[in-house]
Amino acid sequence: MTYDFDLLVIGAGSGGVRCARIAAGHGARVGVVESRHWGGTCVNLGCVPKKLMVMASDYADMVEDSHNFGWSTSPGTHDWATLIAAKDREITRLNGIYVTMLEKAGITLLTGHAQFVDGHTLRITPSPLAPSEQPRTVTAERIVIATGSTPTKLDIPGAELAITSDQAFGLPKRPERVVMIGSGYIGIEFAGIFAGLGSRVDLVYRRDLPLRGFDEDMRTALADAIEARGITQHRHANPVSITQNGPELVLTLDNGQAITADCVFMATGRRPKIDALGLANTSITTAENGRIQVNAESETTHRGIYAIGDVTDRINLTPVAIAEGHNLADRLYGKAPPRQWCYATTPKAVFFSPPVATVGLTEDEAAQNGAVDIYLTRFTPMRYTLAGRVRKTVMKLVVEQQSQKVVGVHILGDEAPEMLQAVAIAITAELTKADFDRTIGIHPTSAEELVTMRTRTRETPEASK
Ligand SMILES: Cc1cc2nc3c(=O)[nH]c(=O)nc-3n(C[C@H](O)[C@H](O)[C@H](O)COP(=O)(O)OP(=O)(O)OC[C@H]3O[C@@H](n4cnc5c(N)ncnc54)[C@H](O)[C@@H]3O)c2cc1C
Ligand SMILES: NC(=O)c1ccc[n+]([C@@H]2O[C@H](COP(=O)([O-])OP(=O)(O)OC[C@H]3O[C@@H](n4cnc5c(N)ncnc54)[C@H](O)[C@@H]3O)[C@@H](O)[C@H]2O)c1
Repeated sequence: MTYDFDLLVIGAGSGGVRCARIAAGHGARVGVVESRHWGGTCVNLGCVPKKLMVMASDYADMVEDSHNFGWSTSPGTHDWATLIAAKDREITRLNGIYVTMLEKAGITLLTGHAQFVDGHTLRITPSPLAPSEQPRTVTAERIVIATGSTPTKLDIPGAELAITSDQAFGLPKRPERVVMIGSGYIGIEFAGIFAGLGSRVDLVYRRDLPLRGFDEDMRTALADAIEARGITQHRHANPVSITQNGPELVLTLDNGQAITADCVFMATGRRPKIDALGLANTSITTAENGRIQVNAESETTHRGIYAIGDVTDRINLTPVAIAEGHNLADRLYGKAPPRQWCYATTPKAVFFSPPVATVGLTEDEAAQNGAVDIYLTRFTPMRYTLAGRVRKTVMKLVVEQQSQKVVGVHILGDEAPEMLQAVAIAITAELTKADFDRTIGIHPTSAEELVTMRTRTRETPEASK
């Protein structure tokens, strides 16, 4: 049987684009189908526009802080429309780069919504990216599902009045009062963005601390930083309903409190995007939340069909989707051994101001394997001592006591993600506390604390199992 393509990739996001480019580089005949936006979530409705907005939200504090450095700057006003237009221009530029890059790699670009007809055939129908395109059918020897994920909303009365991150990037004006539901990545990042741009922000979450799953000391430090940024935290609170009251929205909580706002933002997680994908025409199985089940080789339960990135709900980050796509293409079409990554030491960052960044095990996770030594430092960075701003940096090393390997590093503070990228190499290489200690610092920086924490803060015994 001859197919139109060796490989068809559904979804031109982080994972799909990398997989297609590497496969084409190995000589495969590749097609990519995209229904909405070239570059996927990260470029259009995720990492990139989010980071630009975080940057925008930092300027007000910088202006204030400049005074003690001798500048006679005065606080200006922020124009939301200017920011959104500039951000949109940048994203349009990136969309163009993605298209050119794929075309230059010799990949066929197919616009429309893809749906399985059978294990080798896709039906492509008109979609927002190509509303007037004619439906067509294409075949391939192998197919990769890289369709990403989509925001979910809580099932409460009035949920339709709330926005998710998809809408947040294109609001016609900045809401003066925002209620953020959820204290995961998106909730924390957008609470910081709106607060920095001048909105009153109420952050509602279920537990006693934000960012479940992160190290407890970081969660505590983040809660303090959220307060220092002027955000009101409503802990142990569950939303019950949203009602429209004239131009305002009212969010009612299960503790009886009602919060009035101009915008209710639900940042309560995402689910794999398998809508109208025609999976029933294959033997692919899905698990909880609709995630496509794959083996360690990213192959689904249907031979010859693979899935990578958020749709598999493993580690839902852009660099991981890219790594999975690259590794898969190498394995399917490469001649040399495939490029491998160490997923266990995937560094993570939450771009609040100040950001949190982390790699390896939390203290609690590490203590499951044996006793750990903890090195913890809290200090005010040089910039803020002069500026007179309350903005602490917190750094923590988690060291396995027996081997003295540094198994976790956690930082809350300016430039934490930039520092952590390099530290992640040390953790992947399984370096010890002695290796950190014999490394000379860079002075004066915050990062030098990573190699100068000499005195153990505490010893944590092995957790009882
Ligand atoms: C607000 C936000 C901020 C984020 N910030 C970060 C960050 O700072 N750092 C980080 O590492 N990660 C971040 N992420 C996560 C990151 O965006 C995702 O992990 C990453 O985009 C996943 O890549 P993917 O290839 O799996 O899917 P996506 O990038 O989502 O790409 C999937 C593509 O498939 C297309 N598609 C879906 N179904 C079909 C179909 N049937 N036919 C044709 N095309 C289809 C979609 O239109 C989309 O373009 C963020 C996510 C969000 C929402
Ligand atoms: N900087 C980054 O790398 C970055 C940024 C944004 C998103 N992402 C990725 O996107 C994913 C999705 O982000 P997210 O923030 O939507 O998800 P998340 O899983 O990080 O956080 C979801 C939040 O919603 C809360 N929640 C869930 N169900 C709830 C309920 N029934 N009632 C009340 N609260 C509820 C959770 O407790 C949590 O606080 C992240 O997990 C991450 O993988 C990464």
